[in-house]
Amino acid sequence: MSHQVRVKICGLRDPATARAAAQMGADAIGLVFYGPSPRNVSVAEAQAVLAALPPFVTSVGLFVNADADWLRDLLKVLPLDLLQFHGDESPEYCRSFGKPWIKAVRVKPDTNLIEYAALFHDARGLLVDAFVEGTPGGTGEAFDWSLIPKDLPLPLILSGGLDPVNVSEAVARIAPWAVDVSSGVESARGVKDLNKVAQFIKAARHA
Ligand SMILES: O=C(O)c1ccccc1N[C@@H]1O[C@H](COP(=O)(O)O)[C@@H](O)[C@H]1O
Repeated sequence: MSHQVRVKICGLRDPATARAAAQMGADAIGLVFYGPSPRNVSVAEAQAVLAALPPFVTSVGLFVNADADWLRDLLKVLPLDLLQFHGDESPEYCRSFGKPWIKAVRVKPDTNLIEYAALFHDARGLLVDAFVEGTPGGTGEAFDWSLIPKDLPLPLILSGGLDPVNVSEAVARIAPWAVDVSSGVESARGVKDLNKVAQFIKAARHA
């Protein structure tokens, strides 16, 4: 039996938008802790977002090569459900926080995703994103989905340049466990458009 694809809306920054995305059916929301990102949140902003979420919505913290001590301190004051590592983190680093985590891989033509899945075998899932030189993610760029093997031994989270128009084809072709979107549901960089969020969730679920 096929599952219903899960939808994560990433880069939320305020409680009202996060709650609205959850009410529209988002399964997970992402909080970006990466200074150079237009979606970066402070600890106080993240706490406000978490406090506004209805139950059974997964809160995901996104990190790019974050300092381990800083992250441990953050987790003492922010009850994130899941950690998303979007940089060059090692498996040892990822598992050292005692929290469920997923690992992002930025896919190039020669990337061996089966090897990544073996290396990060205790991740809850492998997130695949486009490789764009000089930017760790959130670029709005898609990549060649034929580079994704069919027999990946971890739940696959598809991301990179998804939007309300292409997500149904992506779900139909790849059958990922979940899809993750940031740029494709924005009106400007870092500003979520709730109409696009609603369209994205509907299109992902009716693929
Ligand atoms: O969203 C960001 O600003 C970001 C910054 C650094 C690393 C990852 C980031 N976002 C993640 O990137 C992918 C693809 O995003 P997009 O839909 O192509 O904009 C997604 O997993 C975001 O969570």
